Amino acid sequence: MHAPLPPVRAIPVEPLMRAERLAKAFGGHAALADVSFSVRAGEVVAVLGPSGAGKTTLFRCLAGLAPPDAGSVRVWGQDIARTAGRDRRRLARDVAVVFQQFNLVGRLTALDNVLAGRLGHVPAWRGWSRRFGRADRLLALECLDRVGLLAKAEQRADTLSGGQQQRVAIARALAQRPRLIVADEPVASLDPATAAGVLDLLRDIARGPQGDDGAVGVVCSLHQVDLARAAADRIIGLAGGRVVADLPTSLFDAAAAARLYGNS
Ligand SMILES: Nc1ncnc2c1ncn2[C@@H]1O[C@H](COP(=O)(O)OP(=O)(O)OP(=O)(O)O)[C@@H](O)[C@H]1O
Repeated sequence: MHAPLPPVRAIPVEPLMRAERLAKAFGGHAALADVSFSVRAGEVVAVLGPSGAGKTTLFRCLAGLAPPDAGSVRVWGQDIARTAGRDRRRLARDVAVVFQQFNLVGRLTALDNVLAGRLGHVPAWRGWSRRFGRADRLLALECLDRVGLLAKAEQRADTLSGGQQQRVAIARALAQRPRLIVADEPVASLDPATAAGVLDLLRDIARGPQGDDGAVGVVCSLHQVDLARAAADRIIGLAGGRVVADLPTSLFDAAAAARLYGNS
């Protein structure tokens, strides 16, 4: 008799997000050239690369904050640079962005910051007047609980530690009920232990279930190989604006890291 196989986590075959032949240049200098890769629901993809590799430029394109000069970013088949109106608003809800510097409103409470994640789901007047309904407030509290900060709901964001602020930012992202979380260097401002905790949280979120429709894909840029190894299912190596490695984390060994950072 064979021993039972260990459970395998099912990752869908169809990508949730696909970047296809992305290119972007600044004043004749190519920051991104021919960048293609995909992220599936339930997957954490880490983008690593030396300074100036094009990571921030790539994340701005993935988040729809800057249009690529060529190529496309498709979320569930829809090109985020070429949608408008209702489709654009739906994509803005589907893709949540987490920034290195958290981008919270310091004078507002943690709860009010998380409620900002509901802005794409409520009529504009509710957003302007910050009059969120009971269901939105409950969801925001649930999201704060999910990141371990329910007890801080009424505390001003600027009185929280860096790690706590990034957790609030992740709770705000979750309140969007996104399908994809795009995080540009989400732990670069945090100490190593706090950074590992935040990445564990992002990995748990990708493992889902989250939202109404199951697992979420996470793509994040990181500076430390060991953090990427601990948190990611797959590692993309970016150098000189090009993808030079796209490997399951188990295959991203010391030699791959040395090649990426130009040490061999
Ligand atoms: N707005 C801009 N104007 C001109 N050049 C830019 C602009 N943004 C990025 N670049 C250039 O594009 C290249 C890639 O920059 P980018 O910030 O994307 O790299 P990065 O991998 O995020 O670097 P780091 O890890 O140091 O943050 C660099 O040569 C940079 O100088």
